[in-house]
Amino acid sequence: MADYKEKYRRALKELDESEQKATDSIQALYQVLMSILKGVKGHHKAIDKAINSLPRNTPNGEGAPVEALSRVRDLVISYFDKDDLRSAITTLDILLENLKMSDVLGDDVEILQKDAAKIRTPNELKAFTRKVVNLIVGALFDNSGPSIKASLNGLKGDLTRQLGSLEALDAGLAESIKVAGLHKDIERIANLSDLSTFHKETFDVLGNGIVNKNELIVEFSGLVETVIHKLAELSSDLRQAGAEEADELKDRWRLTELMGGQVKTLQESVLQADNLALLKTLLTKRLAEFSQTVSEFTEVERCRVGEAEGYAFSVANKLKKMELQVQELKLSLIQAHKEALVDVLTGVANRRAFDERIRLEYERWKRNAEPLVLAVLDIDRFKKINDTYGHSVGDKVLCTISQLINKQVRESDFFGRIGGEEFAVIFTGSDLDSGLKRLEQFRKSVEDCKFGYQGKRLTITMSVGCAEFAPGDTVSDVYGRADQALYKAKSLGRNQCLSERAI
Ligand SMILES: Nc1nc2c(ncn2[C@@H]2O[C@H](COP(=O)(O)OP(=O)(O)OP(=O)(O)O)[C@@H](O)[C@H]2O)c(=O)[nH]1
Repeated sequence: MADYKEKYRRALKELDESEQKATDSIQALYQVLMSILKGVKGHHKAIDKAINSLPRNTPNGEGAPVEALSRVRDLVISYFDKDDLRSAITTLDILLENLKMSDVLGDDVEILQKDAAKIRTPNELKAFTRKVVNLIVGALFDNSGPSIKASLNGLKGDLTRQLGSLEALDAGLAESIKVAGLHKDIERIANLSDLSTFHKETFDVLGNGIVNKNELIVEFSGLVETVIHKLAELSSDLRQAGAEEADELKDRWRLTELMGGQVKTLQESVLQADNLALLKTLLTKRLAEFSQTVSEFTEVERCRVGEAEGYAFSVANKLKKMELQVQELKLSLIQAHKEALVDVLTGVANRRAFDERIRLEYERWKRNAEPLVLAVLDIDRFKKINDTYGHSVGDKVLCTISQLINKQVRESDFFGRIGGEEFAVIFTGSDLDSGLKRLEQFRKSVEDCKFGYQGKRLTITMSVGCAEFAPGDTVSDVYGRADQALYKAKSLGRNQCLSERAI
C-alpha cells in the first residue's frame, strides 16, 4: 500500500513538473512573440493599439490571451496586404530570426526562412504570413509539444496502471474508481490542463482517502509493534522475576494469551473495516480492552507482591525469633550439660563427668601410651560424722574437702565426687609414684584442715588407693585395683595413701 502511494505521489510530482515546464514554455514563447510584435510596432496605429492592449506576460493559470492575439494577427495580415512587399519581408525576417530562439519552433522557423526568400507576390506574402502566425499561435495554444506529449502519454499510462493496482488491492477503492469513472477520465486527457484537472479531482477524492487510511494503518502498525514489543519486554521481565509459583505462572500465561488474542483481533479489525470511522471505533474499543487487561494483571501482580512481601516479613520475624530461641536453647543446653556434670552439693565434677572423662583419657592413653593414674579417695568414718554432728555437718565436710582438693588438682587432671563420701582423681601424664606423691599432699591437706563445730575442732581424714593403667587394662580393671588399694589403706588404719603395689 505504502509503495503504491509513493508511486502515485511520484507520478503526480512528475506531472506537476511537466505542467510547470509547459507553463514556462508558454511564458517564454509569449515573451518572444511580444518582442517580435515590438518590432512590428510603428507601421499602423490600429496594430500598435492592439499590441499595446496585450498583457506583458501570460496571465497566471489562463494561458495566452487567444482573442487579443488573433486580433493582432488579423490586423498584421491586413496591413501586409496593403503595404509594400519589401518592408513586409524585412519585418518577417526579424520575426523569424527571433523565433529561432525558441527550442520548440527552431526547426520549423528555419524551413520558413527558406520559404521567405522565395516570396514574390503579395498573395505569397499573405500565405506565408499566415503560416508564420499559425506556427506561433499554434505553438502557443497547443501545449502538446513532442516532449510534453510523450511525457503526458507516459503519465497517462502510469496512471492507468496505478489505478489497476489500486483496484486489485482494495475492493472499496475499486468501487470508488469505477463510480468516479477515472479510467475514462484518463482516456479523455488531451493536454496538461486536462491532466491537471484530472489529478486535482481524483487526488482530492481518492488520494485523500488513501492517505487517511494509510496513516491509520501506519499508526496501527506502530501500535501493534509497540504492543508486541511491550509483550516481549513483559515476558522477559516475568522470566527474570522467576515465576516459580504455579499461580503466578498461570496468571502470566493468561495475560500473554489475552494480549496475543487482542492483538490478533486488532489486526482482523483493520482488515475487515471497510470505512475509517468504523476502524477508528474498533481500534478505540480494542485498545480500551487491552489496557483493561494489562491493568487487571498489574493489580493482581501488585497484590501478589504485597502478599509475598508480607509473608517474607513474617517469615523473617519468625526466623529471628527462632534464632533467639535456638540461641537460648543452646545456652540452656550448655548449662544443662554443665549442670549434668557438676555435683550439686559440692560444686565439683560428678560421677557422670568422671565416667566421660575416664573414657576419654583411656582412649587417649591407648593412643599415646602416656602414663595414666586413677585414684579413689574416701573420707574416713564419715558415717560417724553424720551420726555425731548431723547430716548437714556431714554435707559441709563434703563441700569443704571437695573444694580443698579441687583447688590443688592441675587443670589437666580430674577431680570429682563419684559417690556419697567417695572421690576420684585422674592424673594424666603422671606415673604411679608421682600420682601417689600428689595424693599424699591432698590427704595431708585434709588432715590439716581445721573443721570447727560449736567451738570444737574436728579432724577429718581420708584414705586413698591408686593404680596405673597398664597394657591390656580396661577402666574397670584399673578402678578395681585402685579400690582394692583403698580397701587396704582402710584396713591398715585409714588416713593413708596406698598404690596397687600394696595390694
Ligand atoms: N552428709 C552426707 N553423708 C553422706 C552423703 N553420701 C553418703 N553419706 C554417708 O556417708 C557414709 C558412708 O559410710 P560408710 O560407707 O559406712 O563408710 P564410713 O563411715 O566412711 O567408714 P569407712 O569408709 O570405712 O571409713 C554413710 O553414712 C552415708 O549416709 C552425703 O551426700 N552427705
